[in-house]
Amino acid sequence: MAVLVSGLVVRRGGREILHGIDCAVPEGSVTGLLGPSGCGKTTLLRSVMGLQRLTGGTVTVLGRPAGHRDLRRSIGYCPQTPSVYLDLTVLENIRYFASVIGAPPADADRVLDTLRLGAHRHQIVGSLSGGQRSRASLAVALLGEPKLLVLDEPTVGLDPVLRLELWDAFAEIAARGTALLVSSHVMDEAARCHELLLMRDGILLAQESPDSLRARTGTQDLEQAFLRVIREHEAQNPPAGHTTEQIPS
Ligand SMILES: Nc1ncnc2c1ncn2[C@@H]1O[C@H](COP(=O)(O)OP(=O)(O)OP(=O)(O)O)[C@@H](O)[C@H]1O
Repeated sequence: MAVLVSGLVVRRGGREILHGIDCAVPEGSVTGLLGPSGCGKTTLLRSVMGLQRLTGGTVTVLGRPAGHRDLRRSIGYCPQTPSVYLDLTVLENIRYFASVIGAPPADADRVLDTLRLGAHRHQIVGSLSGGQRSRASLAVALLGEPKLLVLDEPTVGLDPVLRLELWDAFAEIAARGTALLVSSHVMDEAARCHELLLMRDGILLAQESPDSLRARTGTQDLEQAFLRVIREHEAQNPPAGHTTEQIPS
């Protein structure tokens, strides 16, 4: 397993955000982290990256504790806010980050190609569209062919064609052996994943493949399947002192 999370509890701002998460991210596949806004996806990804103080539990990444300095060159991370220099061109950014992690110079062309950014290589990042800027950030995360790629909502703000292209690129990257952990709140992207982590309110409701989720919930529609998993969970764990929230069928 590329990532193993066990009993993860995280508090932020005096509030418990993750309530004891157990999950795993297999190598050479795309694992989708799905759940509504505010359910704790970014907090879980930050924990995998070693950027989050853990209140309890463990996070093991490529056999080492999350955040270990040996992991720096083996993991690519793309946070929600593009993390590239606005006053440099796309190529200058890529060359700079390639030198920081010791990636070979030829890697620049590979990542520009993967993200269809060749035509913009000499454009200042500050003048790119939002979607292009996200892709520039993603290109940096792909440098050095990391063993694990952690991507926080990478397709937000992208048009449907680019979204499809990006998911094709994720499949290609996984086929070369990289583990991808990709968060999204768009259920139609779930179908492109090999494995799904379904989250709600800081709890992991399920980890399984899209096919297994469809079979178990008796629906082909993954959005409906997710709603059925939520209903099932709520039926088994009614909130103390509250009536069960009505989830539309
Ligand atoms: N620094 C912080 N201090 C206190 N609470 C925080 C902090 N950062 C996030 N939170 C809270 O933690 C919860 C989970 O946030 P998180 O960003 O992990 O969710 P998310 O699922 O990634 O949401 P989104 O899809 O909107 O990005 C939210 O209720 C949020 O308000």
